[in-house]
Amino acid sequence: MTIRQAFARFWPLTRGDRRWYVLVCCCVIAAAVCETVAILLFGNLTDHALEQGSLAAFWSPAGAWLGVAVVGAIIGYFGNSLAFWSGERFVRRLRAHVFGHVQELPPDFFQRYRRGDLVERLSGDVEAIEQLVVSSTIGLVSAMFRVVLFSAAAFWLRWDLALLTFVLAPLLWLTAKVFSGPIRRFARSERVADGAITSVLEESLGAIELTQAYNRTPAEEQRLDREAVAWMRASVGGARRSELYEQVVEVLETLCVLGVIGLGVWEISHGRMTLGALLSFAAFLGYLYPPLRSLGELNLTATAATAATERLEEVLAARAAVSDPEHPVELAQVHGRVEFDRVSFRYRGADVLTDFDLTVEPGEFVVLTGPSGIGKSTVAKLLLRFYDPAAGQIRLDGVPLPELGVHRLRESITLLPQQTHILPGTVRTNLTYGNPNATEEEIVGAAQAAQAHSFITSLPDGYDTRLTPTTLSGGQLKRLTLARALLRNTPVLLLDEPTTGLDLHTAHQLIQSLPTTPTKILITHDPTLLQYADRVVDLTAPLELLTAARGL
Ligand SMILES: Nc1ncnc2c1ncn2[C@@H]1O[C@H](COP(=O)(O)OP(=O)(O)OP(=O)(O)O)[C@@H](O)[C@H]1O
Repeated sequence: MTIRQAFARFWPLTRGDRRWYVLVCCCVIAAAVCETVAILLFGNLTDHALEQGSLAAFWSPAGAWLGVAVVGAIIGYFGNSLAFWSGERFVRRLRAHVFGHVQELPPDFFQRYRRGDLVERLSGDVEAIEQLVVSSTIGLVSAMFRVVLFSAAAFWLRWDLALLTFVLAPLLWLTAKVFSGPIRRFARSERVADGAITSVLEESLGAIELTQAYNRTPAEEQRLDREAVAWMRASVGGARRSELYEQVVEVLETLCVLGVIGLGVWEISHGRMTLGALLSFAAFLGYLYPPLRSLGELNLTATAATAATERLEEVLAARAAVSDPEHPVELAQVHGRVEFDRVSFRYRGADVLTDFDLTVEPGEFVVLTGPSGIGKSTVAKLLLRFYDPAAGQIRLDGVPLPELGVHRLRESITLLPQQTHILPGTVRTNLTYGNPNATEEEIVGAAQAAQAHSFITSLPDGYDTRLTPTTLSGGQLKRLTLARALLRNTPVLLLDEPTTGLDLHTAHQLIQSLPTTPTKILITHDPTLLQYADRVVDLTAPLELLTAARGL
């Protein structure tokens, strides 16, 4: 991706903030004008006060210089603060944009990328793009304006010396071009290595008990070190190239400055130039070269940022598996009739469900069984529309799912996933995650139904106890997540292995105390729980093999 393409891709996100960038540029221009005036006053001071040793000629230009410096400082402070603020606003907006997109992606997207790498894309890469889109744009305007202003002043002072100064511009451009290729490659490797390091840290710390129990800590350290070596190689390689670029530019600048001074000395010796004019000219060079140099550096920064753009673009190119209809069917009340009508589904070419039929009536309790990997959890994911089936139709209360809004659908169905997810916060915030407006009575009711109330009340702060990964046992966490699911109080309940990790007695109590009104689909491997179901659907059976389960 070229700088231009990368810029065009993310520039639209600055909409609404561009007036601030214009204001920043105005400040930058005003500050540059102040600097120019200050340099001219410096020349005036040299010629009239310094050379003639006249204190009387000192006060007025000195006062004007001080005034200009104060105005320049105020404008500089305001402009730089505004530039920083608007840059950070862009980062915030871009991160929200990418995060919002990522949140809509289907589960298999998250299996394709390592979590740490995604985290890095949402943090480091987002900031690198800010550099390209906002900071570099402001930097470019600022550098170009300074170059134009200082060059005009330099030409006005002495056009021939100014011309000599400009020999540097094509040399700088050429140098930046030579260096941009390697710097871009190193930047890309560094971003990838950053992602890998975050991934290793996240994976290792996430499985710390396993690592310690299996004596794998040295192996994990080696794994981190391998990524760290790759990162260091890229980072040092990039820094070396940047440093080399800086030093080459420095030598080129010195060459030009010496040329100008030599010519100036020649002119003074022939009485064609005053010392003040030469000093002013040299001061202009001191001001002119930094923006000239920063034009080259901006090119390198932007080139490095394109590596981040490519990584973010990969994420943004991933498409959500499902979308909302333009005019969703409004269901005033959902009764909970679920139908799978000749549904087929495959994950990347591998068939999981073929012509699957299932109808569950409102309030019915169906158990889904079958060997591991047969597709039970996939049925749950299809019902929540994480994916759409390849063929067939799934309906809720007779309405095909694609005709319902995804939000409305997920408001009507609660999934208790196989994995236990605990969020940072207290027991209460965890319980109310799916129903933030639940009353105290409802919270306690759900906890009681999930056999969680008694252990919650024995915690130091009861429902307000802050949860850490070690506050609760595996079985207690399972009951807490079940209470969270029950508290949503939806017409359809999908419970994926809710009793794993529970003792037999608690497991049976839990299933028996499930609310009667919602439609319940329970996925389980536990044959002793089948007796509570109205029907058992075995996914190994060719079509819909329904067994009258009561009394099994
Ligand atoms: N995101 C995915 N990408 C590719 N294949 C997947 C994905 N999710 C599941 N599968 C595959 O689809 C098949 C069905 O998976 P599913 O999780 O539905 O099985 P299951 O019956 O619920 O298994 P278990 O009882 O072990 O939980 C498995 O072979 C699994 O490897």
